[in-house]
Amino acid sequence: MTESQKVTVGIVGASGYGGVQLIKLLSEHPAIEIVYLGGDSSAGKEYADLYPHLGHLIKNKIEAIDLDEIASRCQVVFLGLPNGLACKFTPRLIEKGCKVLDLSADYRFTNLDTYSAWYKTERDDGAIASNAVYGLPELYRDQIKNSALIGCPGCYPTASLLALSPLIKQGLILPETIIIDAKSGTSGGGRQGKINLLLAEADNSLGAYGVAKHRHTPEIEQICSDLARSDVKVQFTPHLIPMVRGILSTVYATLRDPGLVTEDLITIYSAFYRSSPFVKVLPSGIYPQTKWACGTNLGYIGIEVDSRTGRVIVMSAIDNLIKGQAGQAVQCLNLMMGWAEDLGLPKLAFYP
Ligand SMILES: NC(=O)C1=CN([C@@H]2O[C@H](COP(=O)(O)OP(=O)(O)OC[C@H]3O[C@@H](n4cnc5c(N)ncnc54)[C@H](OP(=O)(O)O)[C@@H]3O)[C@@H](O)[C@H]2O)C=CC1
Ligand SMILES: CC(=O)N[C@@H](CCC(=O)OP(=O)(O)O)C(=O)O
Repeated sequence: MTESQKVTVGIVGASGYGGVQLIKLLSEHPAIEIVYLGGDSSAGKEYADLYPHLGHLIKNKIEAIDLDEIASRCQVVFLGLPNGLACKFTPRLIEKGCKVLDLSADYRFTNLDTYSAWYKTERDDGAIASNAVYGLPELYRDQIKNSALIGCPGCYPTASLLALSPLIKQGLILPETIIIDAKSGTSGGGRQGKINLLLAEADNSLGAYGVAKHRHTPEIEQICSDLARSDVKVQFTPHLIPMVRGILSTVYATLRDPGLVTEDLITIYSAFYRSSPFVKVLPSGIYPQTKWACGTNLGYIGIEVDSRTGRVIVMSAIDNLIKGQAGQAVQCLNLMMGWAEDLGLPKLAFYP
């Protein structure tokens, strides 16, 4: 592909963890040229001023946000911003003909009252939001292909929904028994400093937060309800774990048929994810580790049935910054552009 045939891409929020991960992925993507980087407090800086080791990848300076200027230069715009900003920027970008992939929660919800209740943000872009597609390719591949606006899933929902979807879609569990216990590395909280993410706070410790009120709960419930075709509530408890990257989500639910065994479910999951290049269903007795996923766009799934309790336990490991954020957004873009779903996306872990 010649330079002039490449798709021009802008990244708003280029200094953040999502932004830097997008730059790393898109710099290696054969069909893309990064033509714009945007930010707020970093505007005016060279990328190498922020990340000296990445100066060789990208020569663009970070610019202040000017939506018309972005639209004039970019066919595709990724927004990696705090919640509540994309819904202000996106309408103009869509109106000007850009495709938009938003990493925040702004375009994940079909019911904006639910969004406003959990995110404490009022908005007036309902007409645009109603055209957004939830960017989990394993569930909504065909809709993503035909959309110009993607609300990319949160990191915990990605891990948890990969674990839950086959069970719910095929009616194998009692939905009211779903419990999700998830653990995230500190990069999940972004780069814009919060006290609980400091090394001195997070290291040598493990604790839950957002118990019974984390904002990923309604997001997970929305997709579970869509799959079940009925209202589903889940019990979701996130934990902060002293590592940089990775999420492990362990899901528990009671099976409708207590006669099902682990091998049955492995067969069902393998069939469900047969056409999904990034989901790896593990053999019986093998449970995923975040280390296997880190640096990749892969999600590893391990399954065990406890015939004593009648429950199934599904473990799902992803890299929160790749499959849980930037990589998934690139996966969606590949689908939107009609490219191979895995174009330019890493499958080899950092470690060992
Ligand atoms: N971290 C993760 O694992 C995941 C995060 N997400 C979501 O992705 C989004 C980005 O997260 P993350 O990359 O971690 O965030 P960071 O905190 O690392 O970065 C936030 C970015 O937003 C920019 N920004 C903030 N305010 C403005 C503004 N008014 N105008 C322009 N730019 C602004 C900052 O720019 P500057 O430095 O120039 O001020 C910075 O580049 C969030 O909505 C997050 O919830 C989703 C899935 C996973
Ligand atoms: C460890 C940590 O702090 N993680 C973040 C999740 C980040 C994310 O995916 O948030 P959005 O839904 O806003 O995109 C949190 O729990 O708030």
